[in-house]
Amino acid sequence: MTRPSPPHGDGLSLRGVAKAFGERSVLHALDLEIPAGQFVALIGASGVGKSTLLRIVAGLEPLTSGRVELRSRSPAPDIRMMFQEDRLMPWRSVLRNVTLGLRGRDDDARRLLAAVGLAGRDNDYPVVLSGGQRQRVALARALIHEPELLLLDEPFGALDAITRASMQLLLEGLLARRPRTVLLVTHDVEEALILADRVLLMRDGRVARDLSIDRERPRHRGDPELAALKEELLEGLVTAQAAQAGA
Ligand SMILES: Nc1ncnc2c1ncn2[C@@H]1O[C@H](COP(=O)(O)OP(=O)(O)OP(=O)(O)O)[C@@H](O)[C@H]1O
Repeated sequence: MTRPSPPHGDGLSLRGVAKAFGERSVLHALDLEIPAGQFVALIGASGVGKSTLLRIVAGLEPLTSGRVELRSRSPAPDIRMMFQEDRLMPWRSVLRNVTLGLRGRDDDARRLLAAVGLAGRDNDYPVVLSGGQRQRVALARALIHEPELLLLDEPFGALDAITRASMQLLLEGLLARRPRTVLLVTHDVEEALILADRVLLMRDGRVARDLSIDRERPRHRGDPELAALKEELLEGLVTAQAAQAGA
């Protein structure tokens, strides 16, 4: 399965992005070009600044210096973020969580709920859903806005391995039909290699490795080339984690 062209979504450009929390400098003059439609995975030791970077791109965190630019064809580009926790509103039904802030989009919401495997669950409340089902609702809630840029912060991190694999398949299928620019933070190197066009390893507040993953989709976990890349990235992560711990 290859992605259809031309790519959808918007390109993202980061120039000299730096961020400090008080005395603690987290990101150091980070430069990054992400072309429209590219799926980028961000990995790195705990505390290296992955979530901070995503929050900066989302406009949730101010920069200390530098520039973030979304090169958009739309006058009001939409950026959506998805987190490890679903952040659903427990007092709203599944359908009303997806249509939050929108009017007259019930049919679109139902179509999306069907696409994420939740047909017929519109009137259920989040409390009766499993963790994986709740993340499916969260994904539908993000996608209904047709975001130019999708920011995913460990979205499947709290799920068991089987549910996580099925969510990865689901995301891959949805993006094959409608490609978008995606920035995914993950601790799961395999997830990065299965999903992304490009994997960035962050270290010391910068991008230390920038790997293009030129493998056909769907990808297979047993692919020896991916297994070799996994080894290489895990080694890089362990070194980075040790450096981070000593920082
Ligand atoms: N609001 C804040 N105030 C002060 N320090 C912060 C704040 N947010 C993050 N930090 C610090 O910035 C650094 C990077 O945090 P961030 O959450 O971006 O790391 P991360 O790479 O996403 O980590 P993890 O993989 O553990 O989620 C950490 O040292 C963290 O303590």
